[in-house]
Amino acid sequence: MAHHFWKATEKNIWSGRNDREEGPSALRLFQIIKVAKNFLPNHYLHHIAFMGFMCDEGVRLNKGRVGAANAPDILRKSLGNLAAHTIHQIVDFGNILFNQDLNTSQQYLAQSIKECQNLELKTLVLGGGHETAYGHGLGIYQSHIGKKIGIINFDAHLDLRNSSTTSSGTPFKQLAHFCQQQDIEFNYLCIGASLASNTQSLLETAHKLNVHIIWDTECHFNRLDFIQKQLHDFIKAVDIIYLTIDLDVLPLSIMSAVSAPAAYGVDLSILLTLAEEIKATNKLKAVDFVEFNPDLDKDGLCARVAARFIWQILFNWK
Ligand SMILES: N=CN[C@@H](CCC(=O)O)C(=O)O
Ligand SMILES: [Mn+2]
Ligand SMILES: [Mn+2]
Repeated sequence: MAHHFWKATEKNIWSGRNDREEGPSALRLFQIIKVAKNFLPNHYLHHIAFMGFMCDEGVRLNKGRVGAANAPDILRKSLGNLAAHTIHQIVDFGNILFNQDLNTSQQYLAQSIKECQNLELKTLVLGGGHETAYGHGLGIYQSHIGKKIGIINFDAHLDLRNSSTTSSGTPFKQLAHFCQQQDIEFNYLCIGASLASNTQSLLETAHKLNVHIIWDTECHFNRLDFIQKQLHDFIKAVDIIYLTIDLDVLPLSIMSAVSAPAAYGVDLSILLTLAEEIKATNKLKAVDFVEFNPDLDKDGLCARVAARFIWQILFNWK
């Protein structure tokens, strides 16, 4: 891959407490992850491919608070010390870089994702702003031709802006446009959207595109049956799931380090319950975590929350 759009992860990024003297079951993620020096997915069949997208140009163009470009290494550092348990076969394929032009960077991400997905590697991308989802999603569509793809977005925002400028507010509009051009179904479920943070114009776009929405105010355990029914109906109708997690879906009390924090938000416990149900269908092939901004993180607390969320996806992901 062109070196001005890609760099390997530095070896010292993955570190943690060494409990090896307690035996082989005392391993942590930093001890099981393989750090690739080159992007060669065919050397890592059956692995989960980890990748960073060091880009917040979309956040800047969306008038947001930049800083998410530096999230991937900070999240790796928070993840490294977490217990490995049964997690194994993860390869870190380094970072796709933003270089002058957002669309070109997204195309590089898409191409890398396509190569991994073609070889049946699952992909886990650390953003970056939510512009990550256009590159990640495009690669998935380009790899799985003829299959029905469902996008599930945990997010306070629909990200369906009708703007001529590509940004962190447009990824699902761009993917819908791609589907239209290819004459394929656009299946999109947004969980945790806030009515107060999405204008009528966005709702109209969502309606036209037949987008399914479960509002933040509906995301409570006393309504779990209602949420699960909609989730299962959505999943039943598709072959492959791409789960994109905008960390601003969490309440700002635990996730303030994002461009647009959510005053209401959805509790981590509900999101993890839903994520487990999605994993249990064996249709989940791709996940990303976006919008984390380390510049806004006091004492690294939000990085810990994000890392726990990522860990929970990795654990027993089949
Ligand atoms: N990635 C999306 N971000 C939100 C930002 C909203 C805000 O700045 O308040 C959006 O475009 O809707
Ligand atoms: Mn978003
Ligand atoms: Mn959001």
